[in-house]
Amino acid sequence: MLGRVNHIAIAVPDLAAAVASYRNVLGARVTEPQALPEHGVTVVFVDLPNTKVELLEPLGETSPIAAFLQKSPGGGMHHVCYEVDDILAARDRLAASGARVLGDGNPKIGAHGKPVLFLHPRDFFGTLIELEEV
Ligand SMILES: CC[C@H](C(=O)O)C(=O)SCCNC(=O)CCNC(=O)[C@H](O)C(C)(C)COP(=O)(O)OP(=O)(O)OC[C@H]1O[C@@H](n2cnc3c(N)ncnc32)[C@H](O)[C@@H]1OP(=O)(O)O
Ligand SMILES: [Co+2]
Repeated sequence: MLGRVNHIAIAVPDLAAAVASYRNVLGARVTEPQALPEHGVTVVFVDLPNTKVELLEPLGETSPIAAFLQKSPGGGMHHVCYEVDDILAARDRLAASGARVLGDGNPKIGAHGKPVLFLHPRDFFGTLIELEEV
């Protein structure tokens, strides 16, 4: 069911500082910030030869990463995003196996304009999983 790792996400308290660090210290190519109010985050992507790193900053009062940053104020690894061919088939298979699909269970459109879903970290060894249909 799982395809490639689409991205690894890191929650950060200050996106501009994180971008400067990835660009100037690590020498990476970083996209322009993209506000995603529906998801409560502003994101940039660090383009790497084999995958991407997504840097996430909270946006708005109900950001899903606010509680995460309260626990880890300096930032930290937030989720891994795997590609799937058919997100509805993946969702139904996961739900049948007892995994908790977050939200109302319906895919939302993510940062790449593709449908995404999230799976509860307690069901996957303490790691929040995002699925993206490609
Ligand atoms: C889609 C746009 C963009 C893209 O790539 O296209 C993005 O990736 S946006 C990313 C931000 N969106 C989300 O994270 C949506 C899914 N997240 C959620 O629904 C919540 O954040 C949730 C359910 C993971 C946690 O929310 P809750 O209010 O329940 O927070 P708690 O602090 O009570 O957490 C419960 C439990 O889970 C542990 N936890 C929370 N977040 C993470 C995490 N990122 N990785 C690992 N574990 C996490 C938390 O520590 C609690 O564990 P416990 O054992 O109870 O202490
Ligand atoms: Co993501």
